[in-house]
Amino acid sequence: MSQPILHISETADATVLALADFFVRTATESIAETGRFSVALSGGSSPKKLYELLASPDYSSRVNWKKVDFFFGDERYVPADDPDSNALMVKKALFDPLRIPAENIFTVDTSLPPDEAAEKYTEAIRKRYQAEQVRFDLVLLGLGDNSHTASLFPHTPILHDTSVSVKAVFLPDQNVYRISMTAPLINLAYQLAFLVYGSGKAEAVASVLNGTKDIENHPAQLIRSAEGDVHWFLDKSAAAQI
Ligand SMILES: O=C(O)[C@H](O)[C@@H](O)[C@H](O)[C@H](O)COP(=O)(O)O
Repeated sequence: MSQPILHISETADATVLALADFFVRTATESIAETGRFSVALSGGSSPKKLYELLASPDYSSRVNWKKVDFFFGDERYVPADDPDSNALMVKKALFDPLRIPAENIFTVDTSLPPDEAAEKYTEAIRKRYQAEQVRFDLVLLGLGDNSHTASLFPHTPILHDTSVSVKAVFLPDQNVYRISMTAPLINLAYQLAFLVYGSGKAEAVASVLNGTKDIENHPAQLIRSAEGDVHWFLDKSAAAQI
């Protein structure tokens, strides 16, 4: 099992730049090798800067975007036009500016009931790659201050789900559903990259990377690559306790 690879930068912007370079390198290598690049994007607020940077003139010409398939590691169970939608955030920050063709964007259909939305998304992933055990070239991940990643939240049944799939996750304290890839599906990826910055995440980073094994309270400990590497792109504030 590989050790996490830490990329610690002075500032959040420098961390985003480092991950953007890593993204371009990984995409270019994958497209050269297989003709495609499959990436599962993370949501929330941290990666917005990354997506905007990738869509900027400095980066947009460095990837053959027509060869990229975009998926989502998780999605909020909200309408597609809801401000909380991860897909809407990425549409505005990345897909629209780069004019990514709709056929290369795979979003969760949140107009369906939660379990059906998860099932249909699992099917869409398997159909795209004609495989049950799909190995993404890259999965991008964030980290909540409660050590969740994707929608693998503390004390939720999905933490013990051994299927390589996408599942609906009910969050009782927020009374909302999320749709999330399971840890086994995330872990099949060739490359995994966390983007975490800000002092508010320092405790969670330390618990996940150096704390005692406790997946119920620190679900991001579940993330370990089967064969690839787990990269942590951190700023100094988020890395302050490691
Ligand atoms: O849908 C989501 O919100 C994300 O997938 C989630 O796992 C996120 O990465 C963390 O909650 C960190 O979110 P911030 O970057 O907003 O702190």
